[in-house]
Amino acid sequence: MTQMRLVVVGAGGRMGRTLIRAIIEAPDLALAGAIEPAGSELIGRDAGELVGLPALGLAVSEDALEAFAAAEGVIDFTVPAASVAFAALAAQARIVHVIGTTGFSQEDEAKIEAASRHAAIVKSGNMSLGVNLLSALVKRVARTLDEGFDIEIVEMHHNRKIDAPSGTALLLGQAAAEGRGVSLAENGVFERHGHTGARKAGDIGFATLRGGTVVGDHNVIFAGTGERIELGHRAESREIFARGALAAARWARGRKPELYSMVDVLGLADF
Ligand SMILES: NC(=O)C1=CN([C@@H]2O[C@H](COP(=O)(O)OP(=O)(O)OC[C@H]3O[C@@H](n4cnc5c(N)ncnc54)[C@H](OP(=O)(O)O)[C@@H]3O)[C@@H](O)[C@H]2O)C=CC1
Ligand SMILES: O=C(O)C1=N[C@H](C(=O)O)C[C@H](O)C1
Repeated sequence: MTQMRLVVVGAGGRMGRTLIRAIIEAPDLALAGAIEPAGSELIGRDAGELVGLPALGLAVSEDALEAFAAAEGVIDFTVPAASVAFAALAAQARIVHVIGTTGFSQEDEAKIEAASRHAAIVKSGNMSLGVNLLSALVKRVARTLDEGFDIEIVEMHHNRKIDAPSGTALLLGQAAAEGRGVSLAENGVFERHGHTGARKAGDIGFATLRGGTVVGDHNVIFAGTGERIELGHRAESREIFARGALAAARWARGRKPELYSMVDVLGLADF
């Protein structure tokens, strides 16, 4: 098979740089574009040199449309407004769109769903194998335990993160709610401050920590009477997310337009 030509949007970001390096190192993939927003000081820089590798002869550009027209897929770890716009462009170009961005509103989600009528989109709040396996475990445990076990989700990330709770925490909360057969929208508790009163049975609580350079820690706690089960994941490097995103692009190549998740990519639906 020919190399899959991929564009990285948000090329200068923490994930963008990790992805560019991973694509350059993958023999079955080729970097077809590296996009940054108009006005970025990175426009015009060589994409290889940007990530500390030899020059590639491919300049960072602001022209996503031109790059998408010459590619089979786009890998997108940016910000919600940009990802929604890229979804429309990727749908126009009929190319695979892998979305790792987090922090979407319901309105954003609806726009991405609409774009998936024209292009295969793989979207997940966490692209790593470990977290997706963890989410399957959380769903299974939540199915077994009743409301006698309180579910709390604790996450910690680096001090540059701009959304809370993390996309992963929400994904794990959704898995817990599905396992228990309830709605996360109705049972999620995202803030506690002051005189909160006692915890309500059935709540699914979230706690957010931010600091330093933590790549991403998640713990799901099932707290019962006299015992506690904790399921957790520690991301030690962003390469695990890049690996998952590139696996998603390969998997989506040639698939029919639809909104897919990493559960589909990893074959975890029947876990
Ligand atoms: N699903 C997963 O597995 C993972 C998801 N994430 C998520 O990915 C996102 C990015 O994370 P991270 O890399 O740490 O963040 P960064 O802030 O380091 O990177 C974001 C990049 O997107 C760029 N960007 C913003 N707007 C546009 C635009 N309109 N066009 C092109 N580029 C744009 C930014 O450019 P500039 O700085 O010039 O504005 C920046 O380079 C977050 O939502 C994060 O939560 C992160 C890791 C794993
Ligand atoms: O912003 C990050 O860094 C991360 N974001 C994702 C999230 O919101 O869960 C995934 C990962 O934990 C790193």
